[in-house]
Amino acid sequence: MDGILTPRESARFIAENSQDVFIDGAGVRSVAELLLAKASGPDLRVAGWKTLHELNPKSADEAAVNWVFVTDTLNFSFWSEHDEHKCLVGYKGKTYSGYWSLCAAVNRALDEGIPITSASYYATVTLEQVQHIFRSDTDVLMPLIEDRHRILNETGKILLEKFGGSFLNCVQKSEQSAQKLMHLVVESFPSYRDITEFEGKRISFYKRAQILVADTWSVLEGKGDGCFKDISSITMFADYRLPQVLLHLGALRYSDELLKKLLKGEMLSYGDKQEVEIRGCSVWCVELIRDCLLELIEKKGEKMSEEINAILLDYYLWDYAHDHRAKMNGIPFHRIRCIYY
Ligand SMILES: Nc1nc2c(c(CN[C@H]3C=C[C@H](O)[C@@H]3O)cn2[C@@H]2O[C@H](COP(=O)(O)O)[C@@H](O)[C@H]2O)c(=O)[nH]1
Repeated sequence: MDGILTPRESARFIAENSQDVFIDGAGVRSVAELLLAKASGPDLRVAGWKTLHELNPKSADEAAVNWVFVTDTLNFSFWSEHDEHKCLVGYKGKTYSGYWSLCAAVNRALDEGIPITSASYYATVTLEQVQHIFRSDTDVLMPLIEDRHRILNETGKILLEKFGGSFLNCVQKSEQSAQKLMHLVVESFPSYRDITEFEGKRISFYKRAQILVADTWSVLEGKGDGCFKDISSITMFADYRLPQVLLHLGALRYSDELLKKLLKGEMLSYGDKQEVEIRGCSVWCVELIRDCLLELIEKKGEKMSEEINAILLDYYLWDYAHDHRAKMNGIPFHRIRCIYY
C-alpha cells in the first residue's frame, strides 16, 4: 500500500519518537534470557501451535485453513469491563474466556452442524444466528457482536467473489510469500486495514493480517502452501495482551501519566498517540528481544532446528500472559474497543 510504512518500519519510527512508552534495554535482555532457557524446548516451535492448544485444528487441510481464516477475521476485542464478569463458553467439559471463547464457539457450532467456517454460510448469516453461535454461558455477551456479524457478511462475500469461497486460494495466490499474502489480505478485506497516523506519517500494524499469515503458516506446519520463505519478516502482533506482559516483565515502561490513566481503566481510542506508542513500542521491543535472543543462542553455540522468529516469541509471550494471569493482576492493559485487535 503506497506511502504507508511497513509494520516493522512503523514500530521503529514510533519507538524513536515515543514520549509516554519506553523500551527498557535491561528488561529486553532479561526477557531474552528467559526465552533462551526455552529455545531448545517445544514452546518455540511451529508445532506448538497444535500440540499446546487443544482448540486449534490438528489437520493441515483446506478446512483447517478456512477455520484459521474465520477465527482470525473475528480475532479482536475480548476483554470485559470486570474480569470476574465476562463472556464464557463451555466446550467439551472446559470453560473458555477471551480469544479462546471465540475458538470454542466456532468448534461448538461445527459440532452442532453449523458450517461457520464456510464463506457460503457466513456471507449471509443473520445477526440472530451470529448471536446464537457466539452465545455466552454468562449474561456477558461477546463484545462487538454486531461488528462481528457485519464483518462476517462482508468478508464472506469477498471470499466468494475473489477467491472461490476458500482462503486456501488466497494463500496459493501469494506464491509462498508471507508479505504478499499479508498485502493481498489487507487489499482484499477492509476489516484487516489496521492503518493509522503518527507524527505526520501513515503507519501500519496489520495485526490481524499478520496473525492470519502466522496462523496459516502454523496450521500448514510450515510446509507446502504454508512454506513461506519470508515468514521471519512478520512482526509480533500488536494486541492489548503483549504490551501488558512486556510491562510486567520490565521490557516496557510507561510514563506516570499514562500508567495512572490505565490503572484508572480509562479507555483509549484507536489511533490515539498513546495507544499508537503502546502498540509500536511493543512491536519494536519484541524485535529487539529476538535480536538479543539470537545473539545469546550464538554465544551459547546452541544449534537451532528451527529459526526463531518474532511469531514464535509472540506466541510464547501471549501464552505466558495467559499462564501468569494472576501474577499480572496489578499490571494494566490498555482498554480500547475496535475491530483491529
Ligand atoms: N499478540 C498476540 N495477540 C493475540 C494472540 C491470540 C491468539 N493466538 C493463539 C492461537 C494460537 C497461537 O498458539 C496463539 O497462542 C489472540 N491475540 C489477541 O489477544 C487479545 C485477546 O487476549 P485475551 O483477552 O487474553 O484472550 C486480542 O487482542 C486478540 O486479538 C497471539 O497469539 N498473539
